This record gives sequence, C-alpha cells and structure tokens, in this order.
Amino acid sequence: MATGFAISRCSALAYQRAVVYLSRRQQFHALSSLTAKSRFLKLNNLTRNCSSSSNAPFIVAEDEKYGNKQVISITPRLYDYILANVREPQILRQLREETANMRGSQMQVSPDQAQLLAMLVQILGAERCIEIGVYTGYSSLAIALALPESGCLVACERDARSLEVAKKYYELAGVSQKVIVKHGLAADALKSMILNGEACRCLFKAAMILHLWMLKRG
Ligand SMILES: C[S@@+](CC[C@H](N)C(=O)[O-])C[C@H]1O[C@@H](n2cnc3c(N)ncnc32)[C@H](O)[C@@H]1O
Repeated sequence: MATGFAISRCSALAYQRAVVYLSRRQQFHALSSLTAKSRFLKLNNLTRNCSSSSNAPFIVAEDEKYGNKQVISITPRLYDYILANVREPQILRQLREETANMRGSQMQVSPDQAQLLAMLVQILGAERCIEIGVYTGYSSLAIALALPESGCLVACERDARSLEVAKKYYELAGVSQKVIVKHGLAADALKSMILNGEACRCLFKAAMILHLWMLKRG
C-alpha cells in the first residue's frame, strides 16, 4: 500500500492552507503542501517576538498561536539564498516573477516548498493528486510537471482571477491535459468526487480536515 504524507504550513492568520492529496493505484493519499509556517508570519509579529536582531541572518520567532514553538523565519537574505540554489524550472520562475506584485502573492508557496512537493510526487510515484487552494498555480504547476503523462491533478480554487493565471501557465508548460480545474469551493469539489465514487479513506480525511478548518474560520 502506498504511504501517506502530511506536512503542514500555516499562516499567521491561520487561514491560508493548501492541501495536496496524492495517490497511486487509484487511491488518494494525503499530503498537505505545508512546510515553513514562519514564512507566513507577519513581519510585525516577527519583530515583536524575535529573539535576535533583524540584521541577523535569520530570526527565531515565537508565536503563541503555535504553542510557542520556535520557528526560523525566512528573511530576505535567506530567501535570496534559496532562490539562488533551488532548481526552479524556467516556467515556474516566469510564473513567480509575473505574479510577484499580484494581490495575495505572499500566499504563493516558495520555490523550495514547490520542489519538495514535486520530489514527493516522484518518490511516491503519485499519479493522482488534489490541490486545495491553487492561487495562481505555482505549486500545482510544480506537481503537474512532476506527474507522469498518465497522471492527473484536480486543482480546486474559488478565485476565478487567480485561476486564469494558473490555466495560462498549465497551457504554457504543456501540462493542461493533466490538470482538472475545479472553480468553486473545494468542499463542493471534494463532495462531488466522493459522490462520483472516487472516495477512499484519505479523500474522506481531506474532506473532514477542510470541513473542520472552515468551521474554525466561521
Ligand atoms: C495559500 S494560497 C495557495 C497558494 C498556492 N498553493 C500556490 O502555490 O501559489 C490559498 C488559496 O486557497 C484559496 N481558497 C481558500 N479557501 C478556499 C476554498 N474553500 N475553496 C477553494 N479555494 C480556496 C484562496 O483563494 C487562495 O488562492
């Protein structure tokens, strides 16, 4: 049986969450595309909580929302280092640069996070993935590029404007045949997949996590 993965990334506001479900042999496996929560901590939060000066190469922040766990923040210097060293495909770089000044661009996953997802797709031999929260498609494009030709990604996003950018890049990268775009609330997309008999334990788990998260948000 294929192994399930769960990695989590949270924002300071605890509302940004991208979840990817991967599977092989027709079964979905959970992989929340969530890694460095610190990247999403607000700068003022960091300044208030940091235990070293803002000139330091990194800041160790504490945030009571996360049980006062210490996290390492990505500073501009570290981010530059990542950009200089991560193997970011040209098409992803183009997307990142085009969307850098778009509203909400701070929600985009970082190049290292996207490459981690792509690597997990390859390690798992995943063929079926779900992404909840596509935004402009950075992580979903990384996943689609890593999927085999027979692979498929269900990409759920409620914001039409962001999806237009994502679709443009799926086309440009030549992966649009692997991506099923679901515009609307992810819960509806998951429900209809379950109703269509695509359910398995992990898809139910995903639906439940999403449901609880929405309840928490009110
Ligand atoms: C953190 S961003 C996703 C970043 C994206 N994975 C990337 O690589 O750029 C979260 C996205 O989830 C979308 N979203 C939030 N709640 C949603 C819901 N209930 N259904 C569908 N999309 C949702 C938002 O519109 C936003 O674009």
